[in-house]
Amino acid sequence: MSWGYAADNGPDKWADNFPVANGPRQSPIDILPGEASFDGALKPLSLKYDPSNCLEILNNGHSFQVTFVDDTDSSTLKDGPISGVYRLKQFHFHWGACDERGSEHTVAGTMYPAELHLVHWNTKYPSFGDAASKPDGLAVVGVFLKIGAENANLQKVLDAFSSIQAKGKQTTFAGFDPASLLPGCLDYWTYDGSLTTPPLLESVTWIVCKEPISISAEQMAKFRSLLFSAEGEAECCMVDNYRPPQPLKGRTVRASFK
Ligand SMILES: COc1ccc(C[C@@]2(O)NC(=S)NC2=O)c(OC)c1
Ligand SMILES: [Zn+2]
Repeated sequence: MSWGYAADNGPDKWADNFPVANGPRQSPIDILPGEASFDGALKPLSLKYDPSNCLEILNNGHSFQVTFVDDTDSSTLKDGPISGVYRLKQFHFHWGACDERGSEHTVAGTMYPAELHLVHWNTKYPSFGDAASKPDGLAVVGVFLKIGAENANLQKVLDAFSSIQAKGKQTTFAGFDPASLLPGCLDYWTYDGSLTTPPLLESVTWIVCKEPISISAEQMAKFRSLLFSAEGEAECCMVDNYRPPQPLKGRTVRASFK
């Protein structure tokens, strides 16, 4: 049986097939603002995205993701805690069955209803797949979602859900600007971590934004209309697709702000 988020194949079982699940730099973590070290040497994030790189939206059975053309440096992340140029590959989300849970990172134990991950790979490596196995291979920008005003930018993504309700469905998705999903303030925490699903590779420089973006309760409910299951299978709502916080194991979390 393959991994998932159910009792019999969920996060507590992942170590059976992926022993790195108990490794020294696993994600997500509970971020304790009072214990984060302000680092004045951390630069502001430099995020430059080209909406024409946006390619398609797909339900991969664990989340939905929007993928980007990444054969040039037209959609990139630079500065912040990283050196060199990282290219945007995809973004996806994690969310809960109710508004009280759903994010992967937590802030002093607070869970948000959802969390956005913008995945970038280090262009010192020839490809995303190659970078994904290197300790400095990936940089993921995490953005919390909180219930509030309707998010018109996010609505463009939600409007595509009817075409990708079941696992394996995908459709073209063009001209979307992922920068429209970033909060106004780009203060962040950063630490060395991992992918949050199998293969749980310890290749991610995490950049978690302090400021959440808003989503309405109705929009949040729409996330829960997606399915883990494929067409023809017993329907299983795509909810609670988050890994809980993992041990810090001595890592330092730095803050870009005081
Ligand atoms: C083999 O390469 C992979 C595999 C899975 C993911 C997805 C994920 O596990 N990683 C984060 S971050 N959130 C997730 O759900 C990935 O994203 C960078 C890269
Ligand atoms: Zn993720």
